[in-house]
Amino acid sequence: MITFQHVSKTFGSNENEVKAVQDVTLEVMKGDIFGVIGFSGAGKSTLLRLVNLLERPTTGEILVNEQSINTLSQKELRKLRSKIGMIFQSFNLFSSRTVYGNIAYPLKLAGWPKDKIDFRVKELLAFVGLEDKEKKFPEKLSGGQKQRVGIARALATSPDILICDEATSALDPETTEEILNLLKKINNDYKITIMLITHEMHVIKKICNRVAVMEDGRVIEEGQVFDVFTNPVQKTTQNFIRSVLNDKLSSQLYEKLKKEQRGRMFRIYFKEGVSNEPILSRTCKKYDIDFNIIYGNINELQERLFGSLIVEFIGAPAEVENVIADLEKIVVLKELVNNEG
Ligand SMILES: Nc1ncnc2c1ncn2[C@@H]1O[C@H](COP(=O)(O)OP(=O)(O)OP(=O)(O)O)[C@@H](O)[C@H]1O
Repeated sequence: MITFQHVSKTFGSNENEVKAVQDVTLEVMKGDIFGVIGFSGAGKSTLLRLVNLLERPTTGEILVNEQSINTLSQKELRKLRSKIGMIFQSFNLFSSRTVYGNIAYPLKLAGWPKDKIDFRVKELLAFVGLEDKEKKFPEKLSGGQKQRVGIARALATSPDILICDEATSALDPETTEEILNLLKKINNDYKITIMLITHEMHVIKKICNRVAVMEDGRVIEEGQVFDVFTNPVQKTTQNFIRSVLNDKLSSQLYEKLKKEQRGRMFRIYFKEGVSNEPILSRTCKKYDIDFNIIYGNINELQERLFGSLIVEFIGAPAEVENVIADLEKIVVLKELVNNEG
């Protein structure tokens, strides 16, 4: 649906040169909610703005619906943009237009007759839950309501693709949840492909099915959200994931546990399928070993379970070795020798 082939974008030249996007090859598939995550300056906005040619690539090719967009005429570009809705962190509403006027704007531009505009605007107001706000001006709305107007406006011309530039970064946690639910509904009900950028792993965890991690203009890791969460390779990805899984012990608790330790401590990683089997009790019983669950963190991601437990095994050393050898055949486990694991 959206294909980036070796795409780079460089701003400025010589000593002022900034390589905002470097050799990115990615494919966003139809029906995806594709999240791009990275720290500030990683190149996310630039990558997103390349999709509707708000920025032009320096090198490489971008295809939307299998059509290269690099060489579109002005007319073709207008048509492309009407099929790609965009929402912004700062909402970008017209302050001099009412809610109705903001949503009607792209339809007016597209030359729709008044009665059809009226029908469509009312339909969208109902979809985003703002029927009672049509005559209000943006300054009278909360952040969440402004973003709903932004979303309704972006959907007005029935796009195939919605691109979202940090759509929830300016919102409080509760409103963020509402807007993320709305994006999920748009993807589900209207079958609109969504590409979003964010610096919050929570957003990826909550609604995306695929994710790319960006650093210094490059995509450093990419894949299905479940796979990336359960097996992150890059340090930056691991840190982003830690930020939402909260699976690390505080150093105070770790030191306390170390002092009280009676056996060997392991972190055991569970994945779907394994997490609902009584493997721990079964294996420990087999070798007459005691176990003590010290810390647990099992998460739900796209209706699948995964997570880790910190467990202490107490008993004869040789039997503990047997327990570990048996468990290693089923799950991944790492001995906790410091508080990094
Ligand atoms: N129009 C521009 N002219 C010059 N440099 C730019 C321009 N736009 C972006 N950059 C630079 O490109 C790099 C990537 O910026 P970009 O905004 O794409 O990153 P980002 O990951 O979206 O960060 P943020 O979350 O802070 O917006 C940064 O170093 C930025 O300063």
